[in-house]
Amino acid sequence: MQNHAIDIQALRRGPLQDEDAAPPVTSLAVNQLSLFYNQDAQALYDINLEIPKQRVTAFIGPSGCGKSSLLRCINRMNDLVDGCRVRGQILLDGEDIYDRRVDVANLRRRIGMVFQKPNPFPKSVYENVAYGLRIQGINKKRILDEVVEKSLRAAALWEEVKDRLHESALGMSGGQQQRLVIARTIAVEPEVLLLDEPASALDPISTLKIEELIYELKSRYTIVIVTHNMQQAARVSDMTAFMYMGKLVEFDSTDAIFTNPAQKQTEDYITGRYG
Ligand SMILES: Nc1ncnc2c1ncn2[C@@H]1O[C@H](COP(=O)(O)OP(=O)(O)OP(=O)(O)O)[C@@H](O)[C@H]1O
Repeated sequence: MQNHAIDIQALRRGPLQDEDAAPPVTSLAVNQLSLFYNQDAQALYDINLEIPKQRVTAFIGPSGCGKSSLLRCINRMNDLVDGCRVRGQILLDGEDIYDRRVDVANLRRRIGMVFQKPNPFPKSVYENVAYGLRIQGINKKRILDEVVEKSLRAAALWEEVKDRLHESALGMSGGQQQRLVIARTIAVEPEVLLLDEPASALDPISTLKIEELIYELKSRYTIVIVTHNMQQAARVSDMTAFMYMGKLVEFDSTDAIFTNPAQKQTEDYITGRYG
């Protein structure tokens, strides 16, 4: 295909995955998922996709196509919206997350979420990261110290904040706050990280740091990212789902989506013809 808006080879950091890397294992299986915000307003139509473990999957598509709605289904955030109804299934490691017996608080610990606008608590850096453990009744200083340091290191923030752990998180830059929120999310050892436009409120340097962090974190987590930014999807993701008007148009490796899409709608979108 000619005339791409995006030169994927120039954007990618390296091969999609090591030649000898193990084949991907499914983390989340979305089966025939539909979502209704009220009786008539259907936002998602029969979505089917398999999200692999230890890979980054991006949801792309024009505004209003349902990317965030689909992301929010994955940790049942839509349960909090009045009148919202979901039909179909999402399996996490083979278990239906919509099963009546599922403990939703525990599910949201296993499937952490980071939003567009950094939302640290008005507490110290340390207490932000320790928060999820304290909720679980873990208050031993030695354990908390260890988890706080480990999580801040994993979020590539330790060096910047190790001397001000007990200062307010609200005094940090937006990019630092977003990495702190990621540290807070990974402190409780989730299996999946959902990122809803995590860098769209940040400057280019902070955005780059978040993208590098995503790249580092994928060896340990299943990562799903919603992004408006196609270059970002091409840079950070292994798999890309293109959505349009509540439907999944195409789901494939990011290389295939950006260099050889099967659907005309996908091609039109990635070449900038609409959206
Ligand atoms: N809480 C809600 N109540 C009612 N309708 C909603 C709600 N949230 C989203 N919608 C509708 O669902 C559809 C999909 O919205 P959604 O935010 O999931 O799309 P999106 O692709 O993430 O859009 P954007 O890129 O603009 O964030 C839209 O028509 C939107 O108006």
